[in-house]
This record gives sequence, structure tokens and C-alpha cells, in this order.
Amino acid sequence: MWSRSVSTAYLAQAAELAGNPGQLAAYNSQGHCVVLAGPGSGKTKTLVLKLARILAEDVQAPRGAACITYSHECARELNRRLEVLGLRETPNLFIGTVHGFCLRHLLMPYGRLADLPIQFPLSVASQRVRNRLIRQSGDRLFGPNHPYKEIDLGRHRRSVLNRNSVDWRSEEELAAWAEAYEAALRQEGLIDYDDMVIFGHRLIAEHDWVLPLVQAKFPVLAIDEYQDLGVALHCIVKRLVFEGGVRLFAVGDADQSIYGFTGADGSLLMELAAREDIEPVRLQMNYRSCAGIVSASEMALGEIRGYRANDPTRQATIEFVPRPGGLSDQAAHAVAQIIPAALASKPGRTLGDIAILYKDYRAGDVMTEAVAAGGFDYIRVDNSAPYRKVALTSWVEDCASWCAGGWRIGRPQLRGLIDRYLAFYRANLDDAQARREGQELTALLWRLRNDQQPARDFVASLRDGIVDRLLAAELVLADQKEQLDRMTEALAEGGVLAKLDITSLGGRDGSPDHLNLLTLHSAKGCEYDVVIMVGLDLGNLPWLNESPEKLRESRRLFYVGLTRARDEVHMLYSGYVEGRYGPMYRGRSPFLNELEQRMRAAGF
Ligand SMILES: Nc1ncnc2c1ncn2[C@@H]1O[C@H](COP(=O)(O)OP(=O)(O)OP(=O)(O)O)[C@@H](O)[C@H]1O
Repeated sequence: MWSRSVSTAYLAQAAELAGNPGQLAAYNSQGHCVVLAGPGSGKTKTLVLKLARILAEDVQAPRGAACITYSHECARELNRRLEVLGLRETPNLFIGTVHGFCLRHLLMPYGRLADLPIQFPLSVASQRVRNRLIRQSGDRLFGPNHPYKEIDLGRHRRSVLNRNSVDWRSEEELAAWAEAYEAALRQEGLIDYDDMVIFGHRLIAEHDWVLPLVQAKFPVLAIDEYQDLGVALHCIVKRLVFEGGVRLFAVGDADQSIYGFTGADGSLLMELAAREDIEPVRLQMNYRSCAGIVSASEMALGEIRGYRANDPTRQATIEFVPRPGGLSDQAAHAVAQIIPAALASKPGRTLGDIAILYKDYRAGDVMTEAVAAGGFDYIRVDNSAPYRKVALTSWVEDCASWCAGGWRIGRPQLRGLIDRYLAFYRANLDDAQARREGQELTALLWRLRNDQQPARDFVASLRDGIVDRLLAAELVLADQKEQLDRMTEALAEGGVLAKLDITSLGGRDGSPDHLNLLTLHSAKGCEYDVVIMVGLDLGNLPWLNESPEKLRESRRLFYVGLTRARDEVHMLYSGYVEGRYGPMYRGRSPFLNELEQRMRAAGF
């Protein structure tokens, strides 16, 4: 798991911590440690370095560590940063989402022994099946066009862990809907993503014998983006750490908590950090953004946190840009003016250094049309993207990147691609089988090295050669297979990605040649030279008449967007939003009004 050959990268990065007492304290911590810090302060950097250090100094193989985060995008970023330090996912080093951890390291090994009321071997519902069962169970209970929302169903299932409690029944319709939906899932022998965490929690909460088994394998738990992880993981963590003897290193920022609608709660992080048996560390330095952007983002948040820019001499560009013609006008302006000017203003800057951030996929559609018409290559991450980023589609993209020329420079590393492939096998492969699979994959990728081929041919060869066999053997990957099928359809003749070549497929997870189009939520954890935020109008961000709690979350979402930028932030608005019955003129976002006022008052 720990490769000495690249430890120079580790040493070089660890040396950078020397100038920052907070990072150093976290890096030198001996017991449980929680790092609370703002955007761009090096939380993730500190976490990966500390994990590498613990694995080198304190943990003897075959024991290892679990490194957990919330979203697939963040997990991928962790994987990438750990790979640079020579750490890759192996059976005793888990790097992934909370769902993946619960599935692979709690439910699969111990669920059957605990007699959990789910069918083994586990089979995970695909998105299509999940959607069908949710709709059918809701329609059966309440009739078609009922007012209850799927998003609330998910929140209720995730946030009320005790089904016998008053809280569970306090939202009677949601409880009934959840029970009917879960019964329908079980009838088809399936579980869904929420079940992984719900049953993972049940296993840990109700079965003492599981604790030493998990501790023996993973004596260390590293958690990134803790504020997004929700109450079930919080309970799992507390039990493993304070009753099971697992060592904790967690990082997070309650100001960046933007998943309240899923049941996440930033206060859980603060509760953890306030414990006497945890060493809390606060970081103040922002290494990402210019001083102007650091100050503006604090003003947008409306809280003074005392964050400082690492280099106070760097000049920020912060622009409020009115575009009277609505979202399409904002998109056209970004394409015709902002992007060309941003590319011209700094030597070496590429499209990959620029991101357009928006609230939802509808705005994504408008941006995509304008960007494509402008002739820019782009990567889009939202619900309307041709396929969802899951571990398997990301792995295929990385294989494409390797075959399209990455093999020359070891980026990504072949060994990492093989390890990730083997990790898809949920049934245990013995050493000989794993070696054979690895050899076959190596031979196949070696044969597919060719940066001129259409992406469609590459994916077809990869599927025929090795991936479809995996998918036939592992039903638990049904959801991932559905996304790979969607990728295949999009690449086929007549599909939306029919023209994509292997290089562009390999670049779909961030490449210098692709402009980034993503929702504000998906931008979490990312950084760009230039951030263009569109749709900053009342009625969109925030919605009209949001509750105080929702309004706070919308403000945090705005804050997350602003803080992705290194050098430039462009905030576009029109003063109206398109409603069902035509435009609604409510003015621009109040967040912009406040920010501009505060900036003026501060002499910007
Ligand atoms: N001590 C340091 N010296 C130099 N650069 C650093 C240092 N710490 C972090 N950085 C750089 O600062 C940037 C932000 O770091 P990182 O992504 O780890 O921050 P973060 O706190 O996780 O951010 P966010 O919460 O916004 O996702 C990265 O480019 C990282 O390499």
C-alpha cells in the first residue's frame, strides 16, 4: 500500500507544512484530531499527508486505514492526491465514499452473520429500478400527482435512524412511503444506496462483536468533508472511535455544509471537535485565493472568520455583471467576453482553469448550448450529463487517459488502474486469480494504446475484453453498469458524445483542454483560476421565500462557489428568472446586494 519509491513527493509536500503551525500540529497529532478550517486552507492536503505518515509509522500491514468522504467527486480527488504520495486503494486501504465503506467493509463481510433483514449476496438497485419503485409506492399510497417529494423521503430515511422513535412517525406520510418503498425493494431482493448506510449503522450500533473486527482491519479512520456526512456516519464514527478504539483524523468546514436537504448537518462536526478526547486544530491561511477573494467570501458569508491569503500581493478580479437578457444572455457573455479575456490575461492559462458554476441542470443546458456553439470543448457535471460519474465510469475514463498517452508519463499509474479494477470484485479473489485478472487487464490496455481512436471503439474493446465479464459476475454493480451503459449509448453513432475521441474521454475528469461546467454542489472541493457564477437572481439563488434555515444553506452554497476561485470571480445576473408563466422580475440575488454593499463599505 505504501510505496517507498515515490516518497520524495511525500517529503516535498510534508516540508511545505513547516511554515504553517496549524497544519504542523495536525500532522504531528498523536491521538484523535479534528481539523476545522475554511476553504483552500489545505485540509485535504493535511489529511492525505497525515494518513501517509500514520501508515508509514504507526500501522503495520496487513492492518490499514479507511479514508472516507461524501461524494464520488471528492473520493476521486482523494484517490488522486494519495496516488501522488504512493498510496493506492488495496484490501487494507479503503479510499472512497461512505456508501462504499458501508457496503464493502461492513455489510458484505458481516451483514449475513448479523442476520440483517436483507438478501445475500447483496444486489444493489439501479437508478432506473429505484426511481420506478419510489414512484409506484408513492402513487399507490397517495395517488398520482401527490405532493410528497422524493428528496424528503431520502432525508427522512437518512436522518431518523430509530424507526421506533416518535421522530420517525412525526412525518407520517414520509414514514409510510419509506416503509412501502423499502418493502418493494426487498421483494425484488435489492438494497439501495441509503440502505447501505442505514444497515451499516445498524450493524455497528447493535452488534458489539463487529467493532474489534473493524478495528483490527482499519485501526485508523480518516474523514474528509465531515460536515456533509450526516447523522448515520456520525454515529458509526463515534461508536468505532470512542467504543471500538479506532483512531480518528477528520477534517471539515461547517460553513461549507450544503447538503442539508440530504440530512447532513454541519453541527455534528462542531460537536465532535468540542469533545475533550479530541485535539481540535484550526487553520487560518488560505493558499488558494487572492486576498480580495478571501475578504469578499467572508463578507458573502456574513461572518468574520479571520482567514488570510497566503500571498497578499496577488491581485483579484471580482466583477458583478448585469446581463438583461436572462440566462442565455449570461451564457453568451461568458463565452464571447469573459472566457477569451481570461485566457488572454495569463500566459499558460487554459480552458481547464476556468469553470462556469450554476444552480441546476436546466441552467447547465443553457450553458452547454452556448459553450458548444462557441466551439469550446467542455466537461459537464450535473444531472443532465450523459452519464453519472460513478467509480466504474471514472475508472474507464482513467483507462482512456492512460491509453491516450498517459502511459508515457505514468499518469494515471497502471498499478493504480489495476488495483481499482480488482477492487470492483466484491467476491474475494485469491492471489492467483487477482494476478491473472491484473495480467489480462495490463495486456488489454497495452493493446489499446492509441490516441487516435474514437472513444466508442475504446470503450467497446474494454467492455468486450474484460469489463462485461466483471459486470456479469457482480450484481452488486448494477447501478454502475447502468451508468456504463449510458456512457456507451452516448458514445454510439447518433449519441450526444458520438464525436468524442479517446483523448477527450480521458480528459472528462479534468483536463487542460476542457472548460468545466458544473453545479455549485459538484464544485465542492475543486479549485479554478477563474470562476463564472451564473443565475445569481432572486428566485434561483436563493429561491423565493426560503425558510431561514434554507436561506443559510443557499448562502453557504454561494460561499462555496466564490471560494473555488484562485484569481477571478465573475457574478452574472439578469434581475429576473424564468417562471412557469413567464419572467418574474424580483431583482438580482440579495447575496449580491449585500456583498457589493459590504465591499464598498470596506473600500474595495
Ligand atoms: N502548506 C501549504 N503550502 C503550500 N500550498 C498549500 C499548503 N497547504 C495547502 N496548499 C495548497 O492550497 C490549495 C488548497 O488546498 P486543499 O485543497 O487541501 O484545501 P481544502 O482546505 O481542502 O479546501 P476546500 O475546503 O476549499 O476544498 C491546494 O492547491 C494545496 O496544494
